[in-house]
Amino acid sequence: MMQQIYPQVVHPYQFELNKDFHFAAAHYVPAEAAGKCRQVHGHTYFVNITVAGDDLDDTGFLVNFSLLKKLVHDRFDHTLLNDDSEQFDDTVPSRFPTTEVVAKTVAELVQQQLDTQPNRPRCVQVFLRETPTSYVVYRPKAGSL
Ligand SMILES: Nc1nc2c(c(=O)[nH]1)N=C([C@H](O)[C@H](O)COP(=O)(O)OP(=O)(O)OP(=O)(O)O)CN2
Ligand SMILES: [Zn+2]
Repeated sequence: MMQQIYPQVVHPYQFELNKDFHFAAAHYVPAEAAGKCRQVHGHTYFVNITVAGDDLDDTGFLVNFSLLKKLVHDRFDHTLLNDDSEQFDDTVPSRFPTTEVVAKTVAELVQQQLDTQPNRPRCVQVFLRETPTSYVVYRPKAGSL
């Protein structure tokens, strides 16, 4: 079910890994233009995280696959995203929990973790599917996270 082909990201690194997982969460988009999405509703979000780098850690990993899932799944699964005031803000459009903003947030959380590793891998893409027909791809600009 998660074995789908994702968009490819161009990067200069020798290694690339991808981790798929999903989480269930509720949200609402607090803007008139969001229409029915202004009401609280839920999704099963499907996530694909792409990490790249030239150097491996002492275990021969770029980053442990399970760590990537834990970081995001443990934080957002079975939550109301709007309640996470560290990441989202109902008064600032660029921080509403839209698919775009959630994808960017996932990339930032992942990169913060990667920055603690001596081999310094990069999160180069986050693919976030909100519904069977809607998804966002977020690609951090080099050096932006
Ligand atoms: N650019 C964005 N547009 C919309 C977002 C968003 O995050 N970014 N979100 C929503 C809603 O939250 C909704 O969950 C998804 O909307 P939509 O794809 O329209 O959902 P449907 O299941 O109704 O889609 P159909 O393909 O028409 O069945 C809305 N827009
Ligand atoms: Zn929604």
